Amino acid sequence: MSLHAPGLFITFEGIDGAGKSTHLTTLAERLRRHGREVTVTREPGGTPLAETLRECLLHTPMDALTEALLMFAARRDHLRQVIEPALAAGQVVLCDRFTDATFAYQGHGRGFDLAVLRTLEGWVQTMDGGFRQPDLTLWFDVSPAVAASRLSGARAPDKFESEPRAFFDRVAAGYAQRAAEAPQRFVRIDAHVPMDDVWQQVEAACRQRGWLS
Ligand SMILES: Nc1ncnc2c1ncn2[C@@H]1O[C@H](COP(=O)(O)OP(=O)(O)OP(=O)(O)O)[C@@H](O)[C@H]1O
Ligand SMILES: Cc1cn([C@H]2C[C@H](O)[C@@H](COP(=O)(O)O)O2)c(=O)[nH]c1=O
Repeated sequence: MSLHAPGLFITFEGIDGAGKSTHLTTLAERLRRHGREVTVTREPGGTPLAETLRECLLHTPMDALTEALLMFAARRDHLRQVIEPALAAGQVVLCDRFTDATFAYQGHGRGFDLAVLRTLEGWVQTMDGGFRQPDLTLWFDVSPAVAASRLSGARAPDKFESEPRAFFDRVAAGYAQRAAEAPQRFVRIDAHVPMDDVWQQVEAACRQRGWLS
């Protein structure tokens, strides 16, 4: 069963450097101009507790199970403190990464058991009376080589960004698999093209759903 709320839950996914944050900011501006109240948030993070966990997750070595459990612990707090209240108030929630990232990074990137992740997903996203999933997931699909070239020199790489190219090949394949499993929720955005062309695709996905005119 899925949960219905008056708001909209839109997630942004893709490997590091795909262009998610850039277009999330643009979409937030456009939706606000369109009269919507928008909450912009991110994972791991979005609450004081989850931001504390983010610091550990991005900078402290740990095994894959610990990493997956901390990702989901941060997510549970984020859902309860931020996402659900905003959706209940009729807001649009734009979230930079959500559970698809755990399947892509911990599942495919690290090789952690996907069945365990599915169990954790079921526990963590079960809220009062239903199962919370995004209404739309914009998947910014870009090759690891292009993504790396966009990030190079931009900032000191964190634990994930320091992984080798083969890790990101697996993560990218993980996103493709998640998208194939939920075609009604995912929209693939070709993120290789110039920013304006990427934005056109994001805008089209929202227009098709009547969320922008
Ligand atoms: N389509 C594009 N063409 C060229 N450069 C781009 C494009 N989209 C984003 N960029 C640039 O690439 C860099 C990374 O973009 P951005 O921070 O939006 O990616 P991200 O997916 O949010 O990355 P991360 O997950 O690491 O935070 C930025 O410097 C941004 O200006
Ligand atoms: C939610 C989530 C995130 N990650 C990784 C992916 C990124 O490398 C970092 C977050 O950094 P960003 O600059 O905010 O994109 O965390 C992950 O491995 N698993 C997850 O569930």
